[in-house]
Order: sequence, then C-alpha cells, then structure tokens
Amino acid sequence: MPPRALPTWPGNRGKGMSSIQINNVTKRFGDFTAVRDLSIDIEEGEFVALLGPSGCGKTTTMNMIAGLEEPSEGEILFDGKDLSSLRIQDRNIGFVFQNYAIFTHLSVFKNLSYGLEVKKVPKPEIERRVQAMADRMSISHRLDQPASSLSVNEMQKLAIGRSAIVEPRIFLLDEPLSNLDAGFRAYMRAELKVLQHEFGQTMIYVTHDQIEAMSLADKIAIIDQGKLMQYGAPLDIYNDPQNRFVANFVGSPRMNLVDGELREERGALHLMLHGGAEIPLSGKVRADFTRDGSVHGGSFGVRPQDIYFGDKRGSNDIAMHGKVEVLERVGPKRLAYLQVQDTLFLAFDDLDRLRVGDEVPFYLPSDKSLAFDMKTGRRLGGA
Ligand SMILES: Nc1ncnc2c1ncn2[C@@H]1O[C@H](COP(=O)(O)OP(=O)(O)OP(=O)(O)O)[C@@H](O)[C@H]1O
Repeated sequence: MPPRALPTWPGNRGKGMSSIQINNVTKRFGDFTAVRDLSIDIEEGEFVALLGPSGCGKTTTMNMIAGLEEPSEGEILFDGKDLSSLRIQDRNIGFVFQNYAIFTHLSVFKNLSYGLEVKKVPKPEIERRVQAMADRMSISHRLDQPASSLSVNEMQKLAIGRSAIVEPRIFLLDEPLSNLDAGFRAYMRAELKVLQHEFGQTMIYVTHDQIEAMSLADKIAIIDQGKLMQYGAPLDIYNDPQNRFVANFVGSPRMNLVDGELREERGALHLMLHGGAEIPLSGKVRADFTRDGSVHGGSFGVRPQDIYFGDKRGSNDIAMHGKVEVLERVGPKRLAYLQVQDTLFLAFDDLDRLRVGDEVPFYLPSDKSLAFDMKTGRRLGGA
C-alpha cells in the first residue's frame, strides 16, 4: 500500500464552503423522468453520497448541481441563492470524474497549475500552491513529467489535486474510484476522507457502491428510479431502513428479506413464506406487522449478523429450524446458508460449531427483525 502523504493541506474551512438545497427537483428527458421530485438539504462542509443502482439518476442529479443540466421543475440553492443565471465556470465547483479529465499531453505541473492560471493567480503563488498540492498527493517527484507517464493510481491523485487546488466551494466526485484496483481503492477511500477533512469543502460523491458510501459519507441519499428512498447518516440508514429497497441495498452481506402472507390462528400470528416455511411472529416484530391492521402480506427482514445459534436469548425471539447447506468463510467468520423448506436464511456461525448437512435450531431476534408492507415496500412500525 502506498505510504500516507505527510504534508497536510492548509484547508478551506470557513473560506467559502456552501450549503446546497435541492428543492423538489424533477428532470425529464422527453417522456422519460430521470429524477422525480427530489429534495435534499446539504449543510456546508458535509460529505454526502448519492447512492443507487445504475441508471437511478445520480449523475443527472450531480449534473444539475454542477449546472450542466437544467432542472425541468424545482430549484437548487447555494447558500440560499439560485445560481442558475451564473456561468458554470463562475460557480466555483470542482469536479472529479471516473475518467479523470486530465490533460495527458501536459506536464503534471501544468495540470495542477491550469485552474490557477485561468483564475489569474500570481505566478509565485501558483508555484507555491502547486508544490504544496504535489507534496500532499505524493507526486512532487513527477512534476516535470507528462501526465501520460503517470500510473493509474497517480493519475487519480492528480485528478483530485487538480480540482482541489483552486479551492472550490463545492467538490463533486462522480465514481472517482471505479477504475482503481481493490487495494488502492481502499487506500484512496481513506485518503479522500482525510482530504475532505483537510479541505473542509462541501463534497458530493456519486457511487453505486454501498460500502464506499457507508465508509465515506456523513450522509447518504439513496435513490431508486429517480426517487429519493432515504436520506440520513449511514448508521441510521443501516439500523433503521425506511423501506424494503433501502433494507435490501445497504449492508454486507445483504439482509435476509423473505416474503409471505400473514395468517392468524387461535391468537398466533404466522408469516406463511412463499417457499413453504413459516415464521411464528412474536414480540416487537409481530406488533409492527399488525399495527395498522390493514396489512395482509409482508416482508420479514433480519440481518445475517443478528441471527444466532445455541441458547435462546430473548423471550420473544423466534425459534426456527433449518439445514446447513453451505458454509462460506468470510474473513474470520463463517457464513451459513440455512435452508428452511424452499427459503434460505444467511447467518454467521457465531459459535463456530456448524457442519454442512446439520439440522439446527436458530433464532431470529424479534426486536432486531423488521417488517415491511409487501405492496408498497414501506417499513411497518419502526424504531
Ligand atoms: N441526456 C439524456 N437523454 C435521455 N436520457 C438520459 C439522458 N441522460 C440520462 N438519461 C437517462 O436517465 C437515467 C438516469 O441516468 P443517470 O446517468 O443519471 O443514472 P446514474 O444513476 O448516474 O447511472 P450510472 O451509475 O449508470 O451512471 C438513465 O435511464 C439514463 O439513460
């Protein structure tokens, strides 16, 4: 792994960060609606990830913030002001795209100095700032070389340094790490977090990688088919997903989400799963399913990390029985695939005693299990 760069950047705190308000923004391309009635408040200095599957409207949202696309409806305010009449180059927004946008025929120095020259910064000041940024990015030994001679990893650092050097009020990053190999990607993830802290800029980061979003962002906006599904701090989203889409999208390994019909018999409520198994509901998750009285079918959600084996720990925890189909090593733990009729549950083998083929009891903790309405996908009950 490359060594951490030692010098720190003097930073931008208090020098021109921006808050951004996206108010009821819709973007249509002809008959197609790419973004629907989107509202997000971003505080100054915050690091916000736009997260969602391919084609959900992340880049379109980013382009509207940048001024590259106009909203069909709604408005975007910077520090409470509408900048739509300002030229893009006057908005003071920095970009880093997946494909770098580096001038490969120019030297590393020229790439770094370009934005400052456009702003007519005095020459000695340019030299000082280029040197400081090159030191910060550990590419100062490459300053005189053409950018085309850089490795992919150095190129990525140059792309970030080039945008950061002009100290934009807002930094937009669109999948900036997707071309990197896994090791350097993890390093750059950590490095970006440090840089954001040093630069102090408002950053918006587009990604379809939930691990990247969870580890980097102060807040995540999860988007599906142009609609905002949830906006909040990573842990709040992880612990308290507001709908089935978010529950399914966030978390690794994914949450167990099983669908079925509710059936009540002599006071006992069961979720009859489509694969033939049934979950006897009790405690909090039972109350969640029945709270509004109108739900007949639902999804039951429980994270693999919350299922347990051995002795029952909570009086309302739900006892199940399944066959260990597969054991898969994930780091220091083993992930068990438990077959219950036609339904599979994933759980971590927390006692490290399971063997493939075993028929074992396991427990679903009622207070950590989630209920979703099957029709709308909305969360029932809640934290
Ligand atoms: N100029 C355009 N004209 C027509 N449709 C467009 C245009 N730009 C984007 N779209 C469509 O809008 C939808 C959202 O695209 P967008 O690029 O914002 O998604 P995304 O979430 O960034 O996806 P990806 O991760 O694949 O880039 C897609 O279906 C895309 O085909």
